[in-house]
Amino acid sequence: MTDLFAIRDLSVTYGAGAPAVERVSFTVGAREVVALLGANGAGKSSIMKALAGLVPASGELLFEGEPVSALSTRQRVARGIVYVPEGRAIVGSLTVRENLILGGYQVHAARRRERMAMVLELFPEIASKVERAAWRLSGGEQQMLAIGRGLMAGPKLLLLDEPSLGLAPLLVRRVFDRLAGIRADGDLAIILVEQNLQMTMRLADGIHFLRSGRIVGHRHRDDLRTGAARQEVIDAYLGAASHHAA
Ligand SMILES: Nc1ncnc2c1ncn2[C@@H]1O[C@H](COP(=O)(O)OP(=O)(O)OP(=O)(O)O)[C@@H](O)[C@H]1O
Repeated sequence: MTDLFAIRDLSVTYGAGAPAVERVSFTVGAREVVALLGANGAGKSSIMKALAGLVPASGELLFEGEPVSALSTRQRVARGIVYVPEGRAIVGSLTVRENLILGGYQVHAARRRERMAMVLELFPEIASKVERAAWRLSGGEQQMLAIGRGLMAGPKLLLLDEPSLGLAPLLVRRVFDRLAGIRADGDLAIILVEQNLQMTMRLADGIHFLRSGRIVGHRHRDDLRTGAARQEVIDAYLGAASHHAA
């Protein structure tokens, strides 16, 4: 698999304290789904924000073979690196349609219309509510809107930060079914931070385990078939015994 994104020695330090992310390296292939798993505070969101250009970071980031660390968030979006933040960050007072338009603000109007049609086809739950204020959507619909807004930019890589957060199990399943659909159809890679283990294991090709800002292990999807391997994942998830996965 060719590398779409190569992340080398990524570090994030807030203020004078210990680094929140320390020399993290991994790659994402075209159409690959890579998950980051670790306990609270392990540095998952900091990695995502650093990749999106939202927090200062050191290290080398090569996207389609070209360095992007010096680019602004906006320039990275234009290259195809699009972040869907934890907590959705949709604009509640704007309508569904207006939120989607915001996501495609860098895109030519004709392209934007095409993408809007694609997003609404993908998420029929919100298609029937395009003129409704976003705050009036259910949690699952808001998450679909957040993902849809990300897709409006025409990403090559979607950085998805906890899409299941605050959702009832049925809605989580629906959101992940849609993600699986996007994955099957499109030319899109995903870096996924997710607390829902079952869904992560369904969608991800590979999982990196994080602990105190470092990658301490990696598993490929095919390695997750045995009960023992799944137990390692669960241990890493709980922040315990992650050395098994190293
Ligand atoms: N803006 C910030 N300023 C200072 N420290 C921060 C900031 N954001 C995160 N941190 C610290 O960096 C470390 C990693 O946090 P981060 O949010 O990346 O972890 P996480 O794995 O995403 O956690 P969670 O699962 O709880 O969202 C933590 O110690 C956190 O307190």
